[in-house]
Amino acid sequence: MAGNPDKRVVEIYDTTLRDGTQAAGFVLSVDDKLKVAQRLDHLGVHYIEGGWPGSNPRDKQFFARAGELRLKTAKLVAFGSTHHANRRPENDQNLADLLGAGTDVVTMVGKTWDRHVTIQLGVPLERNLAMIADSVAYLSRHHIQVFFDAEHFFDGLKHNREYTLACLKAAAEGGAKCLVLCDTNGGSLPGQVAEATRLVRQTLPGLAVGVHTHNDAELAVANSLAAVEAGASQVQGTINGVGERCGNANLCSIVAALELKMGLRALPEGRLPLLTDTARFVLELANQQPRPFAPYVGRAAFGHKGGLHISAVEKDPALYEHVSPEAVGNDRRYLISDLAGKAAILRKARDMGLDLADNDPALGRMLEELKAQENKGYVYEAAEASFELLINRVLGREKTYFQLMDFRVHTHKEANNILGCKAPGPVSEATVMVLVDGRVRHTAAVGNGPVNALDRAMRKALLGFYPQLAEMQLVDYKVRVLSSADGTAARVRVLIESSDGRSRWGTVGVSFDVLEASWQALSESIQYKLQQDETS
Ligand SMILES: CC(=O)SCCNC(=O)CCNC(=O)[C@H](O)C(C)(C)COP(=O)(O)OP(=O)(O)OC[C@H]1O[C@@H](n2cnc3c(N)ncnc32)[C@H](O)[C@@H]1OP(=O)(O)O
Ligand SMILES: CC(=O)C(=O)O
Repeated sequence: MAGNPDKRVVEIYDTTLRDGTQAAGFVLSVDDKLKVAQRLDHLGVHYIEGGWPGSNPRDKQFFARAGELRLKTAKLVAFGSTHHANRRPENDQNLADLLGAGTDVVTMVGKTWDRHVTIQLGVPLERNLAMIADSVAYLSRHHIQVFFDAEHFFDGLKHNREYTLACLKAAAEGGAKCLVLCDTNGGSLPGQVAEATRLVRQTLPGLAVGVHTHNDAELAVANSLAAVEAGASQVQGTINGVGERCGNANLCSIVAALELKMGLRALPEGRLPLLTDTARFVLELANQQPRPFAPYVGRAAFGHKGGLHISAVEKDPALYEHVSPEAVGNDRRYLISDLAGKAAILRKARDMGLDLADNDPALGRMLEELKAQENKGYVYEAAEASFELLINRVLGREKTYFQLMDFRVHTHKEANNILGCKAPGPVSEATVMVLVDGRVRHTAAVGNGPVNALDRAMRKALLGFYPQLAEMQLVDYKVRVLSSADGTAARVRVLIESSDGRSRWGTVGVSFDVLEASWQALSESIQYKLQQDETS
């Protein structure tokens, strides 16, 4: 790897494709796995654990197709367990499948907690030691580099220290090249992990030590970093921390901490800014919701909302950011709300291209209007387009593209199966009357529900004047009841997101009537689009 040769290198071992797929709801096809492997290689991890070839046809196919990858940085690894207690290495199908995977590196998991040997394997402790040594030796004889995943290492050490260390020695005697200490149940604490890592380094000097932690006590990242501080040279984990139960150690946080806080080298020079894109790519491929609050790579990780924070970050980002968003490929965002102050408004206005002085009196009026609107239930955090329109209103720069004269919406549903007749589902119809340039347009449309009907009737009315509205789509629509104690008389907030294929924007409406709230958000969305097209 390029870069400063003096920096200590920590090997990054990614198991998203194996332990990651042990997470609830995280499923990847063979094609998905190949795509993720490609991205991981591009990010620059050292090892990619592709799966357990002895487990299922999908993982076997992945290794069969791995040649398509042409990896530039990473080495592909196959994963499996020690041979079955009733067999020998030569006639164990799992070991045969590991050889069949054709990788230069194999990670072999073996029991190192006596309780597991007795209860789960149901064999004498000595037999497990032989299974470990013989399995590792068998693969090593086939010129495979073997990493030994010492399952339940930290729990084993607590209960029967001699035996757990004997398991590591058996792996070392078999020829293992790295002893990976696993916090399989995820319950260890950083101090315990550090102490145990030091113990292994003293007991088996000269052998590389790795760490593989789970997040059941929310400590997987801290435990991994503690092991590195105590001398571990390999960290296993997954992108976004997906994995069995509460997940694995999150490599996104680990890689960033190693590089930005510990002065160590985890990725090739210049690759750290690929982190955010990689994290989002993996979630998207697995059809998972992104976690906004994920450290380093989440959308909120560098999103500032408090007025005092925004004011300070404008002067010096380090005042409220522990690292710079650019370092990990993320963006800084300012969220507009009733917690904002003048600095936040000024920043937003300048982003809109407005030339306002720091002490412009309009800033106070904008802030007052913002706080009054939020008090009525409007939120501008996810409705930045509505906030831009608010700024324009306060400055008297608002342009009227159309005026509503009237809208009516009705939904019609007939009873089903009366006298054997099958009635159609509910049908919604909207009529809209708008005034544009002194001309009245009166249109009607049916829709998939009343809001859709209203949206369609409105566009139909306006398209003749503004053909560019044809490229605009409503991409998200959310309704929230604001005062549930009032039952059906409660006020509602509608947030909509629109897109024209080039950009996305959010608008908001609030009313006791869901259609009126929807109208406000829809009309602001159209207003914003027309204004943007005119000024760009
Ligand atoms: C800590 C970890 O995350 S390790 C990885 C865990 N991942 C997975 O389990 C996913 C992939 N697993 C699988 O596809 C299947 O479980 C297989 C193919 C590995 C095994 O399937 P099966 O043979 O049907 O067994 P099953 O799933 O019930 O597992 C229990 C068997 O594995 C044996 N076993 C468990 N751990 C080990 C080990 N480290 N070494 C040898 N044998 C082991 C048990 O003794 C038991 O054998 P028995 O059925 O003869 O009593
Ligand atoms: C090997 C592994 O996945 C574990 O011990 O958690």
